[in-house]
Amino acid sequence: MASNCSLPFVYISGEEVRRLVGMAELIEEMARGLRWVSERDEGGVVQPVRTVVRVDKYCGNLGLMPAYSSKSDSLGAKLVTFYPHQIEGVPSHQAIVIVLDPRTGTLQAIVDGVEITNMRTAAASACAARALLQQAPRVLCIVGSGVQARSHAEALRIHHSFSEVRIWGRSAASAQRCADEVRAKVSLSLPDALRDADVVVAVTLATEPLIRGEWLKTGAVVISVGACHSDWRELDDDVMLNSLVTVDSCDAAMKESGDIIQSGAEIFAEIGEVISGAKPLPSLSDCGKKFLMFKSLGMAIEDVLSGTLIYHRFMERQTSRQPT
Ligand SMILES: NC(=O)C1=CN([C@@H]2O[C@H](COP(=O)(O)OP(=O)(O)OC[C@H]3O[C@@H](n4cnc5c(N)ncnc54)[C@H](O)[C@@H]3O)[C@@H](O)[C@H]2O)C=CC1
Ligand SMILES: O=C(O)C1=NCCCC1
Repeated sequence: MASNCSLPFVYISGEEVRRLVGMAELIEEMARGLRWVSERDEGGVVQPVRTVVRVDKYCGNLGLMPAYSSKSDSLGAKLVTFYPHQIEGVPSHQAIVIVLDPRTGTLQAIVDGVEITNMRTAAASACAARALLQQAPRVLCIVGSGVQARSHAEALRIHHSFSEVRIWGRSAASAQRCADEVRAKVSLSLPDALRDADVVVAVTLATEPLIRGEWLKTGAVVISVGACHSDWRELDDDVMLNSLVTVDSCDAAMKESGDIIQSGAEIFAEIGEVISGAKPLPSLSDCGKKFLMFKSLGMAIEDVLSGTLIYHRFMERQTSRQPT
């Protein structure tokens, strides 16, 4: 059992997470999770809205995210810290995911949660983009140049072949590094980056509106991943009020999304309802909107399904390596 064979549980590092699971399969796992969440009791997901402990002295936050899925028989929790005022060399988001045996409650694994968070968030966004896009997209614009920018560039290319991927970041140097890594172009001005983009991914730590509706193309699909706090904004009211809004969880959105709460935008559906077909998308002209939006807050079930899949893969590999 790796290096910790005396422990009754295993530790799975971020590097191993990457080796054990691919983005494409995680996209399908997230699609199942999003659907189950929106099926309510029938979907068999139990997850309270995240509890956030504020660490005001250091401008930090600790999120507690437990969940159970009866359909995949997965039980566990994520502990995640997010410290928006970044310190050089310290990741703004750090996490662990614990995997428990649902039959006994026994701890089976502690998995690096940073890599899971990066991958599962982008995988959920890719599911949403697939469900919301009405035609093949040409231009992807990623606003932000941190770790989620990188994982989103990977995930969104799995089902769509963009002819152009643009990155905008507050710091031109960091945007350039990110663009080089993900084979994209840097845009130095945000309005230029957004011009004619078919898919816009917002992955910043902004706390004030950054993206304006006037800069977006009619019909754009906006995936908003940042601003996961009732006081924070990433999008202006023009974007919010002119969007057909979908969310990962209505309960979470009404508690945590500053963009939804402060703009008073109405939620059309949970993305799981769109994926399952329970809520078909109306045409934008029929609903009087200009944009389609997915507001992602991040759900515990995404971490627990990912952690469980990774744990099972890890154990299969261990077993196949045992001498017979
Ligand atoms: N919905 C979800 O499931 C999840 C959401 N998130 C959120 O996604 C966002 C991005 O996270 P990471 O990439 O992990 O963070 P990161 O720290 O790696 O990158 C943050 C990026 O935001 C930029 N930024 C910071 N303040 C800004 C401002 N005022 N205006 C414009 N850009 C600004 C930074 O320069 C950097 O490029 C954060 O808001 C984070 O809380 C993170 C994980 C899961
Ligand atoms: O789901 C998560 O994980 C997070 N969501 C919002 C910001 C912190 C991490």
